[in-house]
Amino acid sequence: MKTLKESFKDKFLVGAAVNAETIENDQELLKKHFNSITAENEMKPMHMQPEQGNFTFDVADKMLQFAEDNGMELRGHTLVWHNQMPKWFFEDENGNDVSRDELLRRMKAHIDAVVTRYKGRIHAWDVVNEAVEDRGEQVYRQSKWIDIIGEDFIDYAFKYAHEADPDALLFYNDYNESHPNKREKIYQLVKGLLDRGVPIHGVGLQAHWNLYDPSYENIEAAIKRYSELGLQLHVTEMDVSVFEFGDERTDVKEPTKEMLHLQAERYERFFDLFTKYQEHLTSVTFWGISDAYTWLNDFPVKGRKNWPFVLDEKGEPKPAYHRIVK
Ligand SMILES: Oc1ccccc1CN[C@@H]1C=C[C@@H](O)[C@H](O)[C@H]1O
Repeated sequence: MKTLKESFKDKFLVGAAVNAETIENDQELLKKHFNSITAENEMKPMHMQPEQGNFTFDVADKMLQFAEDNGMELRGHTLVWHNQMPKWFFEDENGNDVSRDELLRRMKAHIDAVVTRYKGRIHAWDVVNEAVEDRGEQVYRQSKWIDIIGEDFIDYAFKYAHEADPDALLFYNDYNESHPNKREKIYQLVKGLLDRGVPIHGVGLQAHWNLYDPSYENIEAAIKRYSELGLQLHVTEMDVSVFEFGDERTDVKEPTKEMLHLQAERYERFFDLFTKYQEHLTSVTFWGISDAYTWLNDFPVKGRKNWPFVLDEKGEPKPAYHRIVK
């Protein structure tokens, strides 16, 4: 039976999110199925620079070394985000907001240190994550970044990353990317960056999907819309939850046959779409390796298990695997 990376080797990279535990314990499974990895948390600002000037690169170094030793790419995730930021980043010594110039200086110092360290080795970065507001007509999500710097914090993040590594592919990354309203706002944001000559090379579609949403039509419309920008597309954080968003039930202790069947149907259609648009879509990363661990075990319902991948808790193929590996 073909492995995941073998099945798509002439189409797009197949990646998995890893963490400090799985990079140690799941090496055989990673080497078998994947040719790209992403740090689930360990390359976010909170983990890379927990205190000002104190950079902790050891886990990221280990992940990159594993990737290089095994012929894998590593996607850098992420440089500028409103979440998992260390508190000090936005505050002066009195706990007040720093100035625009000081926050730009701190943003540049962080990006310079991190991107320069891995220059020529990390070929794609999620430079800015989730800057678009989900609801209504407002384009930009409220955050300390936009409050203190303004909407052009995004422009600066990409410019600083490009200066640090001119050869790295720079991505804007977001979720709910296939919902028509948010799709249009992401499109406008990225088009604006391009129109201003900001160095951006790709759009990351997180693809945190489920058995019921988004529709195939909306996914295809999003892939087509983003493709109009002439940029690379990466699916960056794929998982297919067995629960609809907002379903807070806690009685399901293992996936039902119906769930697994529907999940297999959905995965087959998703990968058929990815294959159809492979000239634009160059990488598909799962936000984990197997059902043994997923961030969805605690989100959005604390303590509830989920089974979102094509490999089961033992790392063995699920019905969905057999529908995408042909
Ligand atoms: O699906 C969502 C729903 C609400 C908020 C954020 C997200 C997705 N947000 C992602 C998920 C997990 C984190 O590890 C990633 O870094 C982040 O990009």
